[in-house]
Amino acid sequence: MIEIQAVTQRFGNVEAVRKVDLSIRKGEIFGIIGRSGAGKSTLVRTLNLLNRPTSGRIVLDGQDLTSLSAAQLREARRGIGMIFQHFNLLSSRSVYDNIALPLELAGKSKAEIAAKVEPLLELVGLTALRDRYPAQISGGQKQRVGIARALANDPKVLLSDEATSALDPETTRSILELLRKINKELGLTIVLITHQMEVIKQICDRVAVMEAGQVIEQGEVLDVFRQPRHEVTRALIGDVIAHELPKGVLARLRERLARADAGQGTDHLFRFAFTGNDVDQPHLSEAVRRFNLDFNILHGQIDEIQGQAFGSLAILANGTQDNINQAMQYLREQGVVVEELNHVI
Ligand SMILES: Nc1ncnc2c1ncn2[C@@H]1O[C@H](COP(=O)(O)OP(=O)(O)OP(=O)(O)O)[C@@H](O)[C@H]1O
Repeated sequence: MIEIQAVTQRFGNVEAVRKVDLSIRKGEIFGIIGRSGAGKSTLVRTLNLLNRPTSGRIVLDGQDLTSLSAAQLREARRGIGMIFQHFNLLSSRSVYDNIALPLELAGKSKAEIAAKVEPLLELVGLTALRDRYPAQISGGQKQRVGIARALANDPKVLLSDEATSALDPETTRSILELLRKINKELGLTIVLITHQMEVIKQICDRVAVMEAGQVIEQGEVLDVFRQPRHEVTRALIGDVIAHELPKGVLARLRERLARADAGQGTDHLFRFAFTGNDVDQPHLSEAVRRFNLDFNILHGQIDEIQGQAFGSLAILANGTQDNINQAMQYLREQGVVVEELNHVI
């Protein structure tokens, strides 16, 4: 439904996006993740031509946006809604009037506007707050206004640029649930950019990882979590674990790993990933027994990603290098995905 074809975006001599090809399917939630400066915002802004790519094409539902006249482009842009990290609401307008704004700009009558805005208020759970002003509502509520406003013109695609980055984890979850609900109920395609794997894990179907302006890895979210191929992806997944470890534990862990790195210890940090039936097998205790290791479990989690159970364990393993290697080989043979995280966390 959206084809990004060989898109390059240059600013002076900075190549913010380099020859990116991506294909986004109708009805999916597609995540684009990367570190700060990777080029995510620039890329997502080319999708509605807020940035006009230096070269390449953006094809939306068969229409090449880069070839449109200014008037045609204005029309095509109505099919693309966008939400932002800092909400971009007008402070002098009420919740209702913020949502009504795109409809006013499109020349709709008062009655048409009411017929559209009332159900949107309902959808995002803000009917009771319709007359409040942005300064009188919370961050999560502001983003709900942003979402309703983005939906006012019945877009085919919703672009989300770090829409939950300014929100606390609880509010983030509720906004992501709302996006999921809109995706399901309206069949709306969502392209979401974030620097947090948590966000990708929670709602995306597929993900592309960006680094230095390029897409370095992409796939189904579950596959990427099970078996990240690129160092940057591993680090972004490692962040999820680091984020959930208590600060003191993380600091001590980093010290131990630094000592091991300097040749003064035998600690290794691993992440094991399991799916489906692997979860009930005693592979870990068998590996510990057979290869005479100590395992210290630091973090464990079972999630549902795309409807499938996905378990991940962070383990500090201690033993001789030979035994560690053999144990990891054994675990891999049992279908466990094993990754060493020493340099990642
Ligand atoms: N208008 C601009 N003029 C010059 N350079 C720019 C412009 N916009 C972005 N860049 C540069 O392009 C690169 C990619 O920036 P971009 O904002 O797309 O990254 P990002 O992955 O979205 O990061 P962040 O999450 O920090 O916004 C950066 O090096 C940035 O400095």
